[in-house]
Amino acid sequence: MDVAIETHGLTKRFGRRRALDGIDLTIPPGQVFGYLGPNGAGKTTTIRLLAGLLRPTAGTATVLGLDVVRERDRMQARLGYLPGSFVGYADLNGEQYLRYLANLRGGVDWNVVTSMAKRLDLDLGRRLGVLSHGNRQKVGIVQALMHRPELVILDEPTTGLDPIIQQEFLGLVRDVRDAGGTVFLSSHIMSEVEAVADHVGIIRDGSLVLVDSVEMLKRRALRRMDLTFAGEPPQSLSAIAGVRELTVSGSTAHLAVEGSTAELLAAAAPHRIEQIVTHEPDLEEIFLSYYDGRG
Ligand SMILES: Nc1ncnc2c1ncn2[C@@H]1O[C@H](COP(=O)(O)OP(=O)(O)OP(=O)(O)O)[C@@H](O)[C@H]1O
Repeated sequence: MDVAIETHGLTKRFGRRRALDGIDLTIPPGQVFGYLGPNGAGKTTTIRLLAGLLRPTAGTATVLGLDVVRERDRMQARLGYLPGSFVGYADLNGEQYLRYLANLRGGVDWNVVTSMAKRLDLDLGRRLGVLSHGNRQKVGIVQALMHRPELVILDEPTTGLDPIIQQEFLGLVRDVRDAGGTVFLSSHIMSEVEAVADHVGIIRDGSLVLVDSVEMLKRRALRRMDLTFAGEPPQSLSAIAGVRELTVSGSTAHLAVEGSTAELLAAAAPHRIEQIVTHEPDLEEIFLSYYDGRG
């Protein structure tokens, strides 16, 4: 199988409202794909179409080589899926609920369940109905991953998780990828996607506005630098190719540079530089520009 997810012109209308408008997406296996967009952009609609829970109005989608409409049952059997608002059964405790699902799936290695529960600090003995939103979400994560599916689709998986558990969760996602699996996860938080995803897609108003690797995005992102000189910063810095922003405070020039910083450093070198501070490229700015329509 050389493609984990493939869509052509995938479109969904609800009455007259077009929630998704001709999405073309190809995701090879073995990667973590982050699907980003603001509220109402169409993330959940895409995910529900991919999971076979909605029928497309137009276009096609295949998941693990299976058509999500015609071969839905076979596809779902091989999928791990976490819905956006996971509830489960309120009367069952975590273990009862997960054993019930494990039986439906034809059995799972229970050691996988207990080790994931431990990593996520999840008490399997408590009824789902009395769990906090975050703890219930952990049960949802375990049920999506426990059968070691080759593809996992997760709708805003970190909602309600505290930061330490979020890190553990991102570790579980990396484990899936390291075992050769594929993960498709939606989010509206750039930093968590950046921390785990190989590729990202940004959706706005039902259309994909960008698909790229995190590495390429980082190369294109603005890099912020602070150069502190022995004397006043030279005025010529603002004219150097790639310099997008320049503010001066005392003997420090605060710069935002697009692309390579080599030309800037060469121009600054003849002046006495006392300190150079570079900041990690900030993808947030790129995302925000797509979010609000500037991209
Ligand atoms: N069942 C439905 N009936 C009518 N409109 C719907 C339905 N489901 C989604 N929509 C509309 O489709 C659009 C996309 O919604 P969707 O839930 O896919 O967005 P989202 O990106 O997941 O947003 P959020 O981050 O808020 O969950 C929205 O305008 C939403 O109101």
